[in-house]
Amino acid sequence: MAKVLIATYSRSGRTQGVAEELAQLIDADMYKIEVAPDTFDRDMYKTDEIATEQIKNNQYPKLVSEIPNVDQYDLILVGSPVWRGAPATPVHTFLEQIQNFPGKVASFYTDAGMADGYEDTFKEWAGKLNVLPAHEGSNDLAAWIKRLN
Ligand SMILES: Cc1cc2nc3c(=O)[nH]c(=O)nc-3n(C[C@H](O)[C@H](O)[C@H](O)COP(=O)(O)O)c2cc1C
Repeated sequence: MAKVLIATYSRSGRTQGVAEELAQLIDADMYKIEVAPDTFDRDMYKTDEIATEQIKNNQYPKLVSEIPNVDQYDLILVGSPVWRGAPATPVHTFLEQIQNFPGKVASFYTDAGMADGYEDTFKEWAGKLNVLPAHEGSNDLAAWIKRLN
């Protein structure tokens, strides 16, 4: 079985919940993609504005959690909420910092029903990484994992 890292950004806990479900299904290390607490706002709309500005200005937030040495992994599952049809901006920083990772990357994500654009933007942000099919929500996780192996 491939050595797997589950790297997750979650603002309000839903995506982290999926990450934990995945960790019950496979043997994986966990990493939380974290930014400084004042990066976003308690208010969702304000957070949306902040993230939109970050994208517009190509100024993505710094991570405060140290990224593990990814060379030891074969597969990285990247969890994110959908923010305005894209991954959350800390995920951009993470993907940028692992550009030399030679293994495979696949995203899982949660949303409120409007996820169009997420997977395309994830692929764009992934740059030269080798991206496998993504998974939306918390159903059928086992089937998704099986397809990745
Ligand atoms: C800034 C922001 C933007 C969002 N944009 C979308 C969106 O475009 N489409 C959607 O379906 N849900 C959107 N949502 C809802 C989240 O994707 C959803 O609640 C997600 O499950 C939250 O995950 P988390 O608890 O891991 O942070 C947005 C939430 C926030 C905070």
